[in-house]
Amino acid sequence: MKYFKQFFRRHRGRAVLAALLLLGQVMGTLLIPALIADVVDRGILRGNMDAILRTGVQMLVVAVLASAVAAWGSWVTSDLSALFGREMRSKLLRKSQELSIQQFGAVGVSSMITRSTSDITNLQQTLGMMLQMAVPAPIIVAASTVMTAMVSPVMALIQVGFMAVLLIAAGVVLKKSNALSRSIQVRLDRINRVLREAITGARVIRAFGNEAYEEERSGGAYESYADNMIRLNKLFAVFIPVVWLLMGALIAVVLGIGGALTLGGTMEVGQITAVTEYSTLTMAYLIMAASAMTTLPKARACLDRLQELLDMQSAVADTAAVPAEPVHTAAVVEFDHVTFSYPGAEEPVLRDLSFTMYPGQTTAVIGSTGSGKSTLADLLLRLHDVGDGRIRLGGVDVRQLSQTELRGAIGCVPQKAFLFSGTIADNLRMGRPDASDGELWEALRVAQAEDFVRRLPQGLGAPVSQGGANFSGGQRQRLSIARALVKRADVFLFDDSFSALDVKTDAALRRALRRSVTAPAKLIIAQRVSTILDADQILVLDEGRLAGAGTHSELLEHCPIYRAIAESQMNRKEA
Ligand SMILES: Nc1ncnc2c1ncn2[C@@H]1O[C@H](COP(=O)(O)OP(=O)(O)OP(=O)(O)O)[C@@H](O)[C@H]1O
Repeated sequence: MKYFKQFFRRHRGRAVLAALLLLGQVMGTLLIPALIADVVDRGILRGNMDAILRTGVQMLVVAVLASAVAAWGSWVTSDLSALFGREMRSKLLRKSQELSIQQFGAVGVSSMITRSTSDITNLQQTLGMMLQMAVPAPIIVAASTVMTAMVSPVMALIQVGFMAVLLIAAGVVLKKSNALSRSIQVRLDRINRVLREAITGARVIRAFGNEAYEEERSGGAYESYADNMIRLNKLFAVFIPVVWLLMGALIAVVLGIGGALTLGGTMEVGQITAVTEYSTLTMAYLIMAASAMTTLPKARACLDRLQELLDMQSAVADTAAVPAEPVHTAAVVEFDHVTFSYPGAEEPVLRDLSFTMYPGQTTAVIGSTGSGKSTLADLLLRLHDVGDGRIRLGGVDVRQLSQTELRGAIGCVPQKAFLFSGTIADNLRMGRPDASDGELWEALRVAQAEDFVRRLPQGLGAPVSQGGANFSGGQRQRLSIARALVKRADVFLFDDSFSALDVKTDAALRRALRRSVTAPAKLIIAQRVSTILDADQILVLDEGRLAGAGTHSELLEHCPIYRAIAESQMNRKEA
């Protein structure tokens, strides 16, 4: 609930206005039955035309004012609930950027999407319904009961009796629907997950002829969601007619007893009309409140899921401590006896790893698959924190730098080249929004992407579809390299970024990099020896340990693992 409290505290002015408008609407609603009683008893029954006209005009004014206030109130409450949705979505997006990669993975992309869409939409709708339907209900019910009691205490008691039955029935339904609502949101997560996989993996599914299995899997997810929804709807299918039955019965009782009291001379006809109106109002508002309340269990489940995410403390947080004194060094990056294990893993992925990178130098990392190369890159970006040892950037422990400062100094080309929907220029300017067109073309030239971008009719303005799906794997990689180069960085990190390039383009790109990117340090993670032949130092990783370090020729001579990798690639070429 704290997010609701914080929201209303922040938007106190609008909340007070909404409350005042609701009060105005309630007062208007309550005045009408009293005026009806007046027009019947003093006007119609006594044949007093003046009274009929006067009260009629009063009724018209009250009705018009109450409707105008109700419309304004509706607008303010809808605005408030839309604002709540927008703020929650921004909070969630910010949190998803703060969480460590592992925490993000634990929540899951599908659940993240359900939370930002369906969960927040549910909360938004519930907030709107509660403000418009549930909040006025207690005032209307209390005032109607008091007004009825003033006319006839017996009638008021009957009303209270019916209300009690309605509230008990609503309580039972709410309790039962609580658990169901929770499980419905979890099932929605599952549908999202299955659908996402079926859509993003459509090519693989078709290639393996797996359509039938996927259909069965998604069918299962839909069925289990539908089962729970049907059970929930059955509950309301019983509840709603019960409510109407109670309403009808109350009016019948009011008319019956009211008729008897009128015949006995203790009640006037107009008063029966007023009591009937108050009873109808009471029950109608209780029904509206109950239907708003029926959305509460689902909203509660949604709120819990959002709160769970928003309250998560990022495993990689900026430190509040005073930055430690930097070590004076010419090195750009230093790995100092770094050891790292993934949570729950028995063995460290990287052990006692030390190396230094200097400005203008190229450091390459090679090793078998799973040897820890990408983990090393993630540690430099501080996507995880080291277990033992330390990593320094410009002599400062990366944990003492803000994440923005740290990542601002690194131009990164991730293993999976991902582009965002928009234009080529939008993508290239991600790291430096003020880069000129000339600088974008220069980055494209170094990344060997200039030719194909120039051939596109819209050039830098050419559209990029989601994930960069309208470009080939090699084109995506080159655009993602250009995107990193546009950024002014102290270190460039290429995580297996040349693998989709043919050998000729790979060589041309490295030549251009050597010539044009001279000051920053470069860290190249590679699979192919040919990619790293001319690196200033090559690190050979073997099961997370440094098995060798040196230039290509030094390693060929002294490092059996490197020699084996080089020979296996040479043999493959000759074969
Ligand atoms: N998020 C994770 N949680 C747990 N273990 C992980 C995680 N990411 C990687 N690993 C494990 O850490 C080890 C090293 O993975 P890493 O991705 O760093 O290897 P790599 O050398 O880059 O491999 P490749 O060349 O195939 O990309 C692997 O055994 C992998 O299973």
